[in-house]
Amino acid sequence: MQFTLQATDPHSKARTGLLTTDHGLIETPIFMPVGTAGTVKAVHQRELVADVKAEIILGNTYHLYLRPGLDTLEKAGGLHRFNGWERPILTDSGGYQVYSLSNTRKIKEEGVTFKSHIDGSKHVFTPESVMDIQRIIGADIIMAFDECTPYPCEYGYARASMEMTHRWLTRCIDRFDATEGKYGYQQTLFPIVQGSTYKDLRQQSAEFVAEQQRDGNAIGGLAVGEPAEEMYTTIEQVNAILPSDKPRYLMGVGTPENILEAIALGIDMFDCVMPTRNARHGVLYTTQGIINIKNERWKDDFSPIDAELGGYAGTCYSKAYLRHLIKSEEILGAQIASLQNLTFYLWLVKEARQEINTGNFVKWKANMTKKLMQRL
Ligand SMILES: Nc1nc2c(CCc3ccccc3)c3nc[nH]c3cc2c(=O)[nH]1
Repeated sequence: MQFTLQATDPHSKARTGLLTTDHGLIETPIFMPVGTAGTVKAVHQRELVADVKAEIILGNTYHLYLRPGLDTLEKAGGLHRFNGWERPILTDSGGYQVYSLSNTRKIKEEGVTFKSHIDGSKHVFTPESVMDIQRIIGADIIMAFDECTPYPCEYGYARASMEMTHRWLTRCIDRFDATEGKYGYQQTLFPIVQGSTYKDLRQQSAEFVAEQQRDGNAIGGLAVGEPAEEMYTTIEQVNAILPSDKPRYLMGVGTPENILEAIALGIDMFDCVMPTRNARHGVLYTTQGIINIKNERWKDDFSPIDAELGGYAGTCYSKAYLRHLIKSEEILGAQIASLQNLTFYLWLVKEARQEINTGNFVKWKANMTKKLMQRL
């Protein structure tokens, strides 16, 4: 995998770049729609390409391992063949999902034992096993097996957790570098910086991760309930240590405002469940601001959802009709709202790329943030 820097903003740490994988190009900064169980919920692949103009989507090792399972995925020739997404895919390693989904998990040096949230069956994830699992899934970018340190937590716990994540990273690298891709194309492994919100631990973790000299690096342990200011301070500190010629992936972030702020701090890759999760509850991100479509005020508003954004989602139906669909819990409501939010998020990062390339990003960010975060 190759990362080429294009423009760097003279007034901030923002930069644009090109990430090349065996499944195609990714322009950065980029937003990566989350496709947990091998599908971006309520959105067709065709729409992801044609309307959202998504360049890379995410999958989840935890979910895919439990369902449809490795046997089916391997017989299909990997996730790209199984779900028909021929562009790049990134999978998370499963640690975070075990932490957030399975309430019966035990963390030991060897790995994490847990019970499936689907049928209660017992399983074990180790650094080695999740490397083997991600080899079978076949994502172009795979994540190291880490512990996403809960927030808040004591210094002692944060340090022990970080140190175990570092030992697990070494085991991941040994296993990954000792095995091959199964389907004839290259995969790459990104390590993840932890250390909670402790300055000295974040410094140690960023240095340890940078030393591994991998194709890209991720910042974990954020978007777990910490105040935005703490997130920004941590990003600034870690990005000063991570190599500038490799992509930086901020896991789980965030609102449009968080994303623009993190781009200014030098982040290149983002993922977040908010666009699709909020869509299903009727919270729409539009070029005019945030709309809660269930609100009475849209009952007889027959204007398009987002005329300025355009595209299918922005112009296909009226606000009144989408409000009706969401209130009636019609599947089409979730589909249209998800399409709108993802189209908006990809539009936002495309605009950011253009402003960085023209050196106008900081001014544009200030105006855009004010406009985007207003609730209509
Ligand atoms: N491995 C890992 N994942 C995280 C995610 C999931 C991102 C993800 C990747 C791919 C698919 C879905 C989700 C986080 N989401 C919010 N905060 C997060 C922190 C971490 C973290 O520290 N480590």
